[in-house]
Amino acid sequence: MEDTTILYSSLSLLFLIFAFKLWFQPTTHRKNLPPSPPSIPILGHLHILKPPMHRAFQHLAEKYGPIFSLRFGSHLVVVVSSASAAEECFTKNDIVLANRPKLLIGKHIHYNHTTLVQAPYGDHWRNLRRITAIEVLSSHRLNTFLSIRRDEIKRLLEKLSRASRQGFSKVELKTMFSELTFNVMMRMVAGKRYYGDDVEDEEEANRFRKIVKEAAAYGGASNPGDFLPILNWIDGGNFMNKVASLSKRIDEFLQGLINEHRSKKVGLENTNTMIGHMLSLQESQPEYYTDQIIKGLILVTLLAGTETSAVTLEWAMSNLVNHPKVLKKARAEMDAQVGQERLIDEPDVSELHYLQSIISETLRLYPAAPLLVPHMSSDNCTIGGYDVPRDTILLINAWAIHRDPKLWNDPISFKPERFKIGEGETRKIMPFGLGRRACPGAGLAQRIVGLTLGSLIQCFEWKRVGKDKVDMTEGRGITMPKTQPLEKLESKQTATMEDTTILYSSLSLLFLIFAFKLWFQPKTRCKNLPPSPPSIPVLGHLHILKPPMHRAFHNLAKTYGPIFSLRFGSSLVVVVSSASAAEECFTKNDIVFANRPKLLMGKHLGYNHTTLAQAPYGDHWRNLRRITAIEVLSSHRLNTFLSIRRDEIKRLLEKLSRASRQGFSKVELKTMFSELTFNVMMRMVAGKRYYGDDVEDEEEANRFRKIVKEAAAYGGASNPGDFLPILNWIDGGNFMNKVVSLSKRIDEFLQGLIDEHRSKKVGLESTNNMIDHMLSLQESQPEYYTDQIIKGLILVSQERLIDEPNVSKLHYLQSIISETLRLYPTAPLLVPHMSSGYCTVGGYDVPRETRKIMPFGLGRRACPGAGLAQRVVGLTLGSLIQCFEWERVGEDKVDMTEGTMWKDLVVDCLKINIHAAINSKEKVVRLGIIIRNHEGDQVMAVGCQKLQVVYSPQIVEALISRYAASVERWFVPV
Ligand code: HEM
Repeated sequence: MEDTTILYSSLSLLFLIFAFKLWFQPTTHRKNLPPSPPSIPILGHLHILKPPMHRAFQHLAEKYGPIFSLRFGSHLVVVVSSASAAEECFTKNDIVLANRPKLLIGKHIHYNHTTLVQAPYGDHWRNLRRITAIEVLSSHRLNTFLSIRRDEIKRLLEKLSRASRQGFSKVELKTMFSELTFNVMMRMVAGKRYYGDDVEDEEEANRFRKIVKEAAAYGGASNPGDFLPILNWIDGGNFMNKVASLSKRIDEFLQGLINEHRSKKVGLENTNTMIGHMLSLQESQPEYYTDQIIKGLILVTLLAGTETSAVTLEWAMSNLVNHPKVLKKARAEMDAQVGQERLIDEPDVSELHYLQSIISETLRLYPAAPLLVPHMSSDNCTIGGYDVPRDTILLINAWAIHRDPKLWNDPISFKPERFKIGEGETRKIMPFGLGRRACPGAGLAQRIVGLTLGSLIQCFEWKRVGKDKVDMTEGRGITMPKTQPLEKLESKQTATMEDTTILYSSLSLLFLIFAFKLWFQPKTRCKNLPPSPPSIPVLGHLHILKPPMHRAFHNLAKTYGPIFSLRFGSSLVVVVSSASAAEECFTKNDIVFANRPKLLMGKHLGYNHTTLAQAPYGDHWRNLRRITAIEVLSSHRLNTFLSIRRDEIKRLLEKLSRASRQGFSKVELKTMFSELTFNVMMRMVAGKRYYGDDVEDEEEANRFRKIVKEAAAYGGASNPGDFLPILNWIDGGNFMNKVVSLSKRIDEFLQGLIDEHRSKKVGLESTNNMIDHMLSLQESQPEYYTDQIIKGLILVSQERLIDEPNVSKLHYLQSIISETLRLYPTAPLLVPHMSSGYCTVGGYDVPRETRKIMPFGLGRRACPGAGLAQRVVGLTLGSLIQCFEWERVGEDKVDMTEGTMWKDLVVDCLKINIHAAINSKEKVVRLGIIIRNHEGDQVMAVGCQKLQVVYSPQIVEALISRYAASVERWFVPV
C-alpha cells in the first residue's frame, strides 16, 4: 500500500456513517456522463489509481474508451485519451475548460491561486498571460538573454570536457541538466547563479537549493486531501503545515530578491533581469505590478520552466545512447550544417531538422507533463457527445495520445525519422498543451533544449556504460522523471574540441580577416630564427601543444634540436632544452633575458606586474630582490624562524605517528606536505596557521584555503587569451573576470592581515613575523615600503617551495633531494623569461620580446627562496626517514606520472605505508628510546637501526630532545 493508503485505512470507522449518506443522496441530473469503472462510496476511484497515473489511465481507456470519467472523492474527473477528443476540448470548449482546479498547493504556494499557472480563467489570468508574453517570454526578451544561455551551456561543456580529458569517462547528467536550467532561469530572473562555481553568496544559494528540493518533493506528491478534505483533518494538518511553512520560506526568499533589486545592491548583470524590468514597470503602474504579482511570476518561471526542460534533456540523451545510429545521423547533420570549426549557436538549431526531429520524438514518447496541467470546466459542456458538468476536472492523457497506434506506426519505437519536414507530424503531438492555457514557455524551452542537445552532440562522443540499454522506466512526479537518473553514460570529447578549441571554434569568421593580416605582415628582421615546426595562421603552434608541456617540448626538441622556436598566437617563443644553451642564456644573455612576459595572471594576481616574480627587470625589481634577500629570506631571518619549521615538522610527525599506531598504515602525503609548507609560510608572514588543528579563526582560514585552491587552479590553467587576445573577447571576459574577482579577494585578504597587524590585534608569535617587520620598515621609509609592496611580498612568498637541499653533513640525504629535483623539478619549465633586447642563443637570432622557457633556474632571476626551501625540505625529509619505516602499498611502484598542470609535477597522491619502528623492538632498544601512550602501548620510536648508520648518536639525541618535550604532551616517554 502506498503513502496515502495509511490515511485511507483510518477511514474505516467513518466509512459506514458517510457511505450510506452519500450513496443514497440524489445523483447528478445529467444522464450521459462518460463511462466509468465501478466505484466505492467516499473514495470513488481513488483506491484504484496506482502511479504512474498516465499508465493507469491508459489501461482504463483500453476498457472504457478514450473519454471516461472517475470520481476523486467528491470530484468528478474526466480523462481524455484521444487526439480528436482533445482537439474538441481545446477548440470548441477551450474557454469553458480554461479553468484550473483549486488545489492545496495552489492556495499555499501559488499565492492563493493568483499565479499564471493556477489562476482561474478571467481578467487577472489574461493580464498575467499578456505580461508574460510581452515582458517576460517575448522573442525580443528571450534574445536579450541569449548570452546567458550560451554561457551556461558553455560551462556545462567545460565541465564535461574536464571530466573526459583522459578519454571516455562516466558522467551523471541528470544533476548537470537540472543545474543548467535553474541557473539559466535564475540569471534571467535575478542575475544570479545558484549552482556550480562562481556562486556569489553560498548561503543564499544553499537556501535556494533547499527550497527547490522541497518544492519538487511536494509538487510531485499529489495530496489526497485535495479530493477528500476529511483526510487533511485526519492527517492532523501535517501535510498542510509543511506546505504552508515551505510557502512562507519561498515568499521570504522571493521578497528578499525583490528588495535587493529595489535597493540596487546587485551587480551589473542585474540591470537587465526580469525583476529589474518588473520593478521599472511597477513605478509606472504600481496598482498592477505589485510585489505579489512579481513574486508569482518569478515562482512560475522557476517551477514551470526548469525541471520540464531538464527532464526532456535527460530523456533525449538516454534515447540517443540507446540508439547509436540516430546519434551518428545527428552528428553527420551537425558536421554538414555547422562543422567542427565553430560551436553551434541558437540560430543554427532551426536548420538542424534531424536534431529537431529527435527533440519532437523525445517529447512524443516522454512528454515532461504527461497529463498536461489539470483543467477545470467553468460551465456545462459536452465532449465526444458525453455531458461534462460544471466544475469537472479534465485530464488530457497526452502520453497515451502520443502512443496511440491509430495515429502512429510502431508507436513505442524511438524513430525521429517519422517527423519529416512538411508532413505535419509535429502537429499531432501536444507536449506543451493546446488552446489558451498552453505553455507560454514553449519557445524558451525549445531554445534551451535545442542548443544544449546540439552542443552535446557536436562536442562529445557518447556511449553507454556496459552493454545494457539505459533504463527508460518513468518515475513519479508532476514532470515525468526517469526512475534511474541518467548516469550510465560515458562521454569523450571529439578530437577537435579541446578546452581551448571551444573558444577557437568561434573564430571561423574572424579567421580569414586576421589570417591574411598576420600572415602577410612584415616578418621579423632576424633572419636566423631557431628551427620551428610548421604552423598555421593566427594560432601559430598553439594547436599542437598538449599538456604536460615539458613532455611536448621534449618531443619537439628530438625533431628540431635543443633550441627551437614556436609561435603562441602572435608571440615568438624560444624553447631551450640543453644545458649549454641554458648556460648561455643565464651568463652571456642573463640581463637580456631577465624580463618576464606580461601575462594576464601577472596583471591581476601580481599587482600589475609589480611583484618580485612578475616585475620586469629594472630598478623596481632590483629593489624588491634586495629587500627580499636582506629583510625576508636572509640567513639571519630564516634562523629566527627555525622554531616554526621545527614545530610544523613535529606536528607532521605526530600526525604520522598517530596514523601508524598499529603498525604499517596507508597515508596520503601530498596534502600533508602542502599544508606543512603553507603553515610554515603563513606563520613566518603573519604568525598564523590556516591548516590542521589549532587554527584560531576557522572562517578566516577557510577563506585563505579557498583562495589558495582557486589560485592553484588558475595558476595551472594557462590562458590562451594571453597569446591570442581576441579569445578574451570571444570568451566574453569570463576567464578574466574570474581572475579579477580572485585578485580582488586576495588583495582584501592581504590588506586585512596588514591592517590587523597595524592595529596590533594579533597574538604573541606575531611580534616576530614578516608583516610586522615590513610595517616597522614602513615607518622609516614609507615611500618604499607601501602596503602594495608588502602585499606583493607576501604573495610571492606563498609560491611553493622546493629547491636544492643542503642539510649540512647529511650528504646522502642531500643527494636524494638533488636526484629528485633532477628527475622531477617542481617548475619543469621554470618561470617564462622574456628577452628585453636582441641577442643570440646557440648561434640563432632571438629577437626582442621573445619568451624563453628552459629546464634550469640560473642567473639573476633564479629562485630567491632556495635557502628556505633547502631548510624545509631537508629537515622534513630527514625527519621522515629517521622516524618511520616506509613501504609501498602493495607490489606496485608508486605511479610517477606527472600531472598536466604547470608546476604540478608532484605525483597525484603518494600512498605509502608508514610504520613507527615499534615492530622491531630489538632495533629500537638499541637506540634506547620508545615512546608510549598513557595505556603503555608503544606508539612512536624515534630513530631505528638503519638510521644509526647514517646519524651520529648526537643527532639522534638532539632530535629526541627537540621533539620529546612536545611529544610528552601526547605520550609519556620511557
Ligand atoms: C520542455 C519543457 C516544457 C514542457 C514540456 C512544458 C509543458 C507545459 C504544459 C503541458 C503545460 C500545461 C498546458 C495545459 O494546461 O494544457 C504548461 C504550462 C505552463 N508552462 Fe510549460 N513546459 C515547458 C517549459 C516551460 C518553460 C521554460 C516555461 C517558462 C519559463 C514554462 C511556463 C509555463 C507556464 C507559466 C504554464 C501555465 C500556463 C497557464 O496556465 O496559462 N514552461 N507547460
